Amino acid sequence: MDFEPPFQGTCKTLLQNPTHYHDKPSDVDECELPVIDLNNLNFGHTEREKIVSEVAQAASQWGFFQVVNHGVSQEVVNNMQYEQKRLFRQPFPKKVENNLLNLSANSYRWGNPEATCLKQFSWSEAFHISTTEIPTMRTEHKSLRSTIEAFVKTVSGLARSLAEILAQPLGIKPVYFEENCPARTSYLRLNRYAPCPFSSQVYGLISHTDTDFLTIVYQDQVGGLEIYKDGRWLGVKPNPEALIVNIGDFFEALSNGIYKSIKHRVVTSQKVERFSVAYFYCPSYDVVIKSCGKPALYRQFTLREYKQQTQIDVQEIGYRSLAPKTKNAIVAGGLSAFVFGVYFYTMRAVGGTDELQVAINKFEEEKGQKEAEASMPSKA
Ligand SMILES: O=C(O)CCC(=O)C(=O)O
Ligand SMILES: [Fe+2]
Repeated sequence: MDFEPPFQGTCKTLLQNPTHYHDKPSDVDECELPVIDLNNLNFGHTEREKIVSEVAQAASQWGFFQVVNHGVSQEVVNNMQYEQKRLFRQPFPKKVENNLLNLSANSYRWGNPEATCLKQFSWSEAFHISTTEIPTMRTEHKSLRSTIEAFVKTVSGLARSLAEILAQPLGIKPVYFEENCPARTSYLRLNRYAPCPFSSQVYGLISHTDTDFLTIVYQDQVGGLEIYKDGRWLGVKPNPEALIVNIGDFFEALSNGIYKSIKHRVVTSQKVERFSVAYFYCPSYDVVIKSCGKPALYRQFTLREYKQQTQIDVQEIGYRSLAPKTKNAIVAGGLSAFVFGVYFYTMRAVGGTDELQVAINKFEEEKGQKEAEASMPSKA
């Protein structure tokens, strides 16, 4: 099929070398992410506070959650799926030429041709579309552009509302996002995961965290997204009515580690192709991200510095690290968890010393995991 990128060739070369063989663990348990109903968001103070509490709790315990009654209509989502499918059916040589949609260089990506072993290879293709590029996108089918416009219009509003909700328990002013995340800095990624004959050995998308404040994903009903929680991988059960939200690295740093930017990946299927759309809510390049708690667990940084550091880290240490932590990381983690525990205590009458101890244990465990899993390179 001339629309398929040359995945096979690349993978066969990697498979021929036994030292590059990577045994992918099979059969993970499925989980249902916390589902948060946004319907009552504008129905008064008490209703809103309940949603704030649910969102903050999911962001700190899971780093991932689902939202329903999110305001993105089923029609927009269906159109998006239809147009996306059509776009990826364009011949591969046309997709690699960036003038198919008149996007900037490197907007269309597939696999990672530089991979030296299977665990670095992603059996998928994607279009990265900066929101600034949408008005000038060339498309013979105007419906693709108008569909993307409609999707971004509602999803960007949703991203901002969620960021403001997440900011509230941290004491961060809601205008923070209006001031630091102008519409032009976010982007959309259209993903396609092709059926993969080596599905037991190759991921659709290798393990990574997202470089943004938060990501909103619409996935089709095929499944394949997995998240790393409490030391194991869990499959995310698709929910046709929900959008998936995950915390990115910048919210983890801004929240001083309270919200978790957790690793996730996509597994491949032998027979079925899968589509997803991800909206990445990002700050401007030079906004300084400072942890809101004291002592700060993360040194301050900008997106520009973060991207530069990422490249250096991947070259030098083989993986991406979220800004180095201070020496007092564990104590500070406990303190932040305590402050947050108090918030939940007042909001939901839970918390206390057990919760604090659990939070500290979890923090220590995750710190250990991050260090132990230092060998997995991540995509930016
Ligand atoms: O396809 C998915 O479900 C997740 C995509 C993702 O993690 C990403 O694009 O960063
Ligand atoms: Fe991601």
